[in-house]
Amino acid sequence: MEMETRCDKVGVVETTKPDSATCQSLVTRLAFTCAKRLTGVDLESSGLVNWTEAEPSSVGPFLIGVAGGSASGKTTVCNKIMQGLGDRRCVMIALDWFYKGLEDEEDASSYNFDHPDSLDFELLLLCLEKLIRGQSTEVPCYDFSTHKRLPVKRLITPGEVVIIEGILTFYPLDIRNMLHMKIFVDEDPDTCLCRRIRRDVSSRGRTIESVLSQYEKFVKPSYEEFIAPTKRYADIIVPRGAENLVAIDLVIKHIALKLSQPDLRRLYPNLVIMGDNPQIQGLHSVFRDREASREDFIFHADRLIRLIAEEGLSLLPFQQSSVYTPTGDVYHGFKYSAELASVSIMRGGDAMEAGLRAVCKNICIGKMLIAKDPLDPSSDRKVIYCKLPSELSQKHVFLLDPILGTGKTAVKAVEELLRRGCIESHIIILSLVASSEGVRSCFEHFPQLKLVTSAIDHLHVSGRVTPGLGEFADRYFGT
Ligand SMILES: Nc1ncnc2c1ncn2[C@@H]1O[C@H](COP(=O)(O)OP(=O)(O)O)[C@@H](O)[C@H]1O
Ligand SMILES: Nc1ccn([C@@H]2O[C@H](COP(=O)(O)O)[C@@H](O)[C@H]2O)c(=O)n1
Ligand SMILES: [Mg+2]
Repeated sequence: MEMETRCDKVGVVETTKPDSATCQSLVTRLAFTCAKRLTGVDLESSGLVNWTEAEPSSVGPFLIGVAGGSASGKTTVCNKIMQGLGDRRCVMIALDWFYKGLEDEEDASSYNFDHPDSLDFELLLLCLEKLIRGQSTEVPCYDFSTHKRLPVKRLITPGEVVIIEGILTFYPLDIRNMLHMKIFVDEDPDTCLCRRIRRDVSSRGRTIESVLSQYEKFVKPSYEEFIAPTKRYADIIVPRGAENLVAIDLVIKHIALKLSQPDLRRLYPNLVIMGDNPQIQGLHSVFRDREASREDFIFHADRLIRLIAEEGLSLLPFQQSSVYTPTGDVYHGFKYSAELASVSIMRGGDAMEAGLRAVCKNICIGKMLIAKDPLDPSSDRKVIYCKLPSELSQKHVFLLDPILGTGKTAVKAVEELLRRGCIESHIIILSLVASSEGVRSCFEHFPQLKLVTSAIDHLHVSGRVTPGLGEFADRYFGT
């Protein structure tokens, strides 16, 4: 009888082209040296091998979570996704490897392996954090026939895509929040049970009777209590598991698209960066120039703010609308279906108001002043002044913050908006320039808000955005 030890079944998919981290590893260096000794050919300088030592991805891997009932087809679906990603470096982690396992005195027939407490989520989190940082990690190996961890570990090297699959993948909030895509495999329970009986008898050392009694006592009730409720967190629900080739194809195409985006948009779907064209870069070239006159600065900043505001407007909900044209024909189009308001984070946000009003004539604009205690520069930011439009819970809100640096001010402003009834997904931050650190901070605190910017800069250790454009409000108001 073949016993299943999950470590041997599921692991790292090695691709033909190593990623940069692997390329830089000592092992590869050793391989180059050996090859040179054996063949006399220096592969590194020969051009025969064109692995570039590119910087490791600054945005980290694309994290996919796959959940669903036992034997619904999660592992099979994941294998198909990995196959479809071809030579992308893809790593699969099974939640099953993280079972805590039984102590000698514990009896498997009275242990609930479908309860969240049976899994070591803390260890899983540590392993994922390492992979996110681009480091290798060791994972446990689990033996389903003895219900124990094996005394060996498996080394998982980082990948561009990391897939975590298991019945309770969406259960812990901290893991759920890390995922960039959540897939729930939804299969008919009878089909799952039939598959589970076959699999557990043939490869997990079980009898039909033990599978059935475990199913009745633990598997089914725990599915209903802990697993099924997590279906609502899924971005995609895949019925018929691995047979659903259309769904799998769509998932593969989405991942491929995300991997082709070499920036933060891969991780944060609600981030809009508009700077990829010469028109916008042309505007930046004027107002970022320290020699620009105040008149030029204002003119070009206002032009850019209008474009950013238009982009923000395109994120609002629309509804169908028809009008009669002067020819008496009907034109079927759209109109906004949301009420809009705006809030400026003083003082920089004030300087965005003229540009915003040029595209949203009568928009109601509130104000917020957020600052640290001047006597204690290490203190947290506080809301010093706040005057907001009424009925925020009914409105979509543009939050104006021209330069998003650390993101702390914007985060505080969003906290205040939420406290005043605003809905997270209805907040759209408009920024001329945002630092990658500020973007991460905003989305880590509030994954559902939207952020439109025309460029991504970096945060200097001094806390200033670089290359930046100086003090926006001072340059705009001439102060
Ligand atoms: N579409 C399918 N048709 C037939 N058998 C399947 C299908 N999907 C999965 N299986 C089989 O069912 C069993 C459970 O599938 P698996 O992918 O391991 O489920 P899970 O990871 O959700 O527990 C395995 O033996 C697998 O080969
Ligand atoms: N010692 C164990 C550990 C887990 N199980 C069952 O495995 C199921 C999860 O694995 P899938 O591949 O089916 O998702 C889960 O339902 C546990 O009941 C076990 O039987 N013995
Ligand atoms: Mg599985």
